Amino acid sequence: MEEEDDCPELVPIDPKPPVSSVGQIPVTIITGYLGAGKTTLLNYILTEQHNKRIAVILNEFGEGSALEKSLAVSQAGELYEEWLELRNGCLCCSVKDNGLKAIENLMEKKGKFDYILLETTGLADPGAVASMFWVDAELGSDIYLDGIVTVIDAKYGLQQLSEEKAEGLLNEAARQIALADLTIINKTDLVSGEDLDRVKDTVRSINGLVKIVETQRSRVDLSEVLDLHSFDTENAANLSEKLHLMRSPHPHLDKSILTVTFEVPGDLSEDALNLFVQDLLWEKLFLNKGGQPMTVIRLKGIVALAGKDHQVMLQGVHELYELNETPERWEENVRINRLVFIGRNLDKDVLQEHFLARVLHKLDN
Ligand SMILES: Nc1nc2c(ncn2[C@@H]2O[C@H](COP(=O)(O)OP(=O)(O)OP(=O)(O)O)[C@@H](O)[C@H]2O)c(=O)[nH]1
Repeated sequence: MEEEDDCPELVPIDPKPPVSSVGQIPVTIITGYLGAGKTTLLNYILTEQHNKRIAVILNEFGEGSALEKSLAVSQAGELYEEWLELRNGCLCCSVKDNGLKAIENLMEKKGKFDYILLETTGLADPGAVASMFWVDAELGSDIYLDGIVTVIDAKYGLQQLSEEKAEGLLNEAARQIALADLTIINKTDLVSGEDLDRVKDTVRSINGLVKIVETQRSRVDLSEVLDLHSFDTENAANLSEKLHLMRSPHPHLDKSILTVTFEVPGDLSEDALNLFVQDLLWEKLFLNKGGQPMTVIRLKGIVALAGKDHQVMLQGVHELYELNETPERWEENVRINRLVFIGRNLDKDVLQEHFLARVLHKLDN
């Protein structure tokens, strides 16, 4: 199965003190199904006034569309085997196979840019790309993952989401939405208000946390796309509020991917939480009532660890996760863990049962 192919080395991570992204270069991953409007979005961002020198990485993953895309981005006609500097100071390059070489190249050019946009092809799994940047940040690099943006075709999005996949394979369009921090529903000029609402409902039911904006020609307010700080512990209060307001989703087309959320009061045992998350993300030990293993694509939470005054943020992408202490202190006597799981074959009751049985800190031991 494809998810197992690129499993990185997995190391449990202790909660770290509040992380700040000051001085680091943000990376925004732009993904979306074929033809949704990703290149149009890149072009738009590159040509808007933003006072940023943006580096663009086109991640072709061995497909043949690089030339076309590069041309679209530069509007100049060159091939970018090397870096190309655009007139407004933006940089462009295309990457083969994976982004690691590109990161090395980028770091050599450090100082020449202050934002990275990485576009993955329509069929790539952005989770693998995202975790690569995450690991890199862990290794003390100067870049950090700012957010995952998924562009959706308002006209064909539902059709793409309902495409049947072979047994065991995820619908890529649904996976891209599951991973996203922001979804841009593009080409709204091509659909009625009713159809647009159906697309929005479906997106929301896959990913109950994601922010949705609607666009034509991918024209989006740049402040909606850039500098989202989606993984920043500074955002803890915001995330906590969002998790609190979330409700269980409605059924949707691709029923296999959905959002599950629950709240549990009390302190958690840190070791038990690590084991729980590892059994869930890595070992895929938890089965739903139909006997299928639950697969989590994105995981977020604000949790109370025993002995810690500060709220701890749990973030999971693909098979990586992190626990980071946030600047937010718990108020006296109101320590409520809030968790959101986005993935396939998820069963809220079963998950919550496992969680309650295993992770709550037992006072008597
Ligand atoms: N009608 C309409 N067409 C759009 C809109 N946005 C983009 N397009 C067109 O849709 C087509 C695909 O747009 P791209 O930006 O190339 O899409 P992409 O996601 O980069 O496509 P791939 O590289 O194939 O994955 C192009 O012909 C665009 O001109 C829109 O809002 N409305």
